[in-house]
Amino acid sequence: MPAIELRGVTKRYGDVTAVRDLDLTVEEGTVFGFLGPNGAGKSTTINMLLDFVRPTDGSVRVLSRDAQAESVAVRRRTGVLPEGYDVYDRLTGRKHVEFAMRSKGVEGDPDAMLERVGIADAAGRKAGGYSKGMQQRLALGMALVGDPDLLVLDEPSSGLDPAGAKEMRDIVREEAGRGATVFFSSHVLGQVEAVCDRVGILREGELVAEDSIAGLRDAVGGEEQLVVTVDAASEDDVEAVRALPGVSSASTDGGTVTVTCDSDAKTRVIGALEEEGVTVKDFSTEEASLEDLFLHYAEGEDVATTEEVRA
Ligand SMILES: Nc1ncnc2c1ncn2[C@@H]1O[C@H](COP(=O)(O)OP(=O)(O)OP(=O)(O)O)[C@@H](O)[C@H]1O
Repeated sequence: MPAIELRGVTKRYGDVTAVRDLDLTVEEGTVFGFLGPNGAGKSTTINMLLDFVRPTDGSVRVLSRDAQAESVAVRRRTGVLPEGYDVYDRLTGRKHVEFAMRSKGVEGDPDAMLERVGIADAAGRKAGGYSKGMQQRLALGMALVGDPDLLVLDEPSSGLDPAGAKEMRDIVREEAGRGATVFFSSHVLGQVEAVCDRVGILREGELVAEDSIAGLRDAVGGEEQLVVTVDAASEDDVEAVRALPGVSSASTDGGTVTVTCDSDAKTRVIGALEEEGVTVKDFSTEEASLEDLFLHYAEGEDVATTEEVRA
């Protein structure tokens, strides 16, 4: 059964179309990563799930209920970590969780929840004095109150250090393990790759891809990045590589040649470099990274090499 179902959803703000004719289904128990560059429409979509924003057109169903007509029932079964959650400065972390428990009508031990999100030591401190990462952990703890059927996390890893991001991923997995659906938006691609069953990529309000990570990789054509260590390579040598069939890009810094190509083009690349008189010392290959995939879909670019992405 779908936990989230959007059909033909459009949201316009004046002249700006934030979301355009969006169809999206997220099955129950899935960890779904909602990716897209800034301004793609991720928060607008999330806000429509929660009835904070109403669609201009189309229908939104959440947990088999109409997101508008039955928004109270939806929110009762949904845990939300909003983007940039503002804590109540003068309330302690414990009070925040107590408040979340009261509003959800559930009993529980606030300290146990704070323990789970790694800030038990700060339970009695005012949240205004928490670091950004601690505030984010607190907001996550509040979202987890009452074992929601759906967790909606808007940029959950923002402000978290690598250990915090890892803990957040573990929690997401635990929640999925007990049957919850997790829908989270991010532009931190590693987060999504590590934790999601499926991803949807939004660009300018439209869903441009929706698949498993492996499926997205296949769709890009299973290209690989080949890094060849050489004695010295010139732009002419690289030009010869670019001309080969199955090669989509190639670049060099003199000592290495970085090539994005089909996996069966690798020997041709090495051969072409040797023919150009270049001494090949070593080479290694990597699958196209999620970052490459993301750029391919989200920015509408060709799959670039990681080196080019960094440059
Ligand atoms: N309340 C609003 N009024 C007018 N325009 C808005 C409003 N909210 C969002 N928009 C516009 O809708 C588009 C989508 O914004 P949205 O916040 O949904 O993107 P996002 O993918 O969540 O971006 P980010 O990653 O930066 O949070 C943007 O062009 C934004 O300027």
